Amino acid sequence: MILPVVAGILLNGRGGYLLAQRPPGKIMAGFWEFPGGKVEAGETLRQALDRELEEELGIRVNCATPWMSRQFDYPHARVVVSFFRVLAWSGTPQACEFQKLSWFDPEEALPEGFALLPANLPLIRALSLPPVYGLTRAHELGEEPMLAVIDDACRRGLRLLQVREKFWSAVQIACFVQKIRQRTQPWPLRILVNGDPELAQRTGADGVHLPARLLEILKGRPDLPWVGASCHSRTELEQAQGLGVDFAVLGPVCPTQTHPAAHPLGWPEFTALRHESPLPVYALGGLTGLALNQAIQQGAQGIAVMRGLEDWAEEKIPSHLCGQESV
Ligand SMILES: Nc1nc2c([nH]c(=O)n2[C@H]2C[C@H](O)[C@@H](COP(=O)(O)OP(=O)(O)OP(=O)(O)O)O2)c(=O)[nH]1
Repeated sequence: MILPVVAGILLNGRGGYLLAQRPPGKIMAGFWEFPGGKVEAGETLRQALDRELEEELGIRVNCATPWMSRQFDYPHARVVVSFFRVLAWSGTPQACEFQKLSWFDPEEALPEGFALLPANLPLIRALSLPPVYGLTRAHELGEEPMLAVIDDACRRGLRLLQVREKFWSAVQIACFVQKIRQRTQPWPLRILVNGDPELAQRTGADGVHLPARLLEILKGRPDLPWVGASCHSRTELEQAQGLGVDFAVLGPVCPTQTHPAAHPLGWPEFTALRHESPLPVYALGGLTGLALNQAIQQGAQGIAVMRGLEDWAEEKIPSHLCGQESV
């Protein structure tokens, strides 16, 4: 039997997330978790979330979006935990069940030996992934105009970039990565290079973005700090998961100039596939900043944008996405 559980990740306006320590007397007492608990008979996941967060924290959830779900076998039970990002709530979180509460910064590793419930470990890494993943097209725009677009996007909050210059040599890409680093020095931008892991390593990037064709060829996770993967189907999402990548990009969701012949998935298919995968999934294909809200509502990590990067602006990100401690 699988035990359905919901858990809420409260995100505050400063980018922090809340963890609670399971109190004495509960199974796995002392372990830290996201506030939540078992879904009761007849409840929807969202009803269960609202009830659990009211019981445990004394807050009313005003805005929550589904995120990932993970199945995990504990000695006491097989659970499937549906995680929600809680973006707005009423009241101040309190320890209503004598649990310890603490806010953490997603950019900082948890302390050595920190006892987090094991099903939750991949989520901590996913929490440091931003809502927008930019893709370059310097081969079309030219290097200098592309650098200007990246610079501008960084000013408006871009923190993750894929250098997708498929016809360039390793030397050219390495040079471009270096120029991006110089130009975006004030911001903590992570740069992934599209291609094979060896190429990414040679360019000094922070990671590799694997094209779909490599997913069935590779035997294990490339040895780089960050690994993303392009997926277009359930099979590719499963292959990406098998390799242990950090996140997937799934698309095209809408018609796109980059792949005019590709059949778009549409939002319903995107949502169904994303729901089955335990990975953080970005929506890709014909999207602009305006689609970000919709993507987040569908449980996506965010959106991946190429042409949309030029017109993407932070003011288009709905404010609750950054989290709010509401009244
Ligand atoms: N609440 C919560 N449970 C989690 C998380 N991750 C995870 O693997 N779990 C597991 C641990 C437990 O086996 C199960 C939740 O059961 P629970 O005992 O906390 O449920 P509950 O709050 O309804 O507790 P109770 O009233 O039945 O004692 O889900 C998480 O982040 N939050």
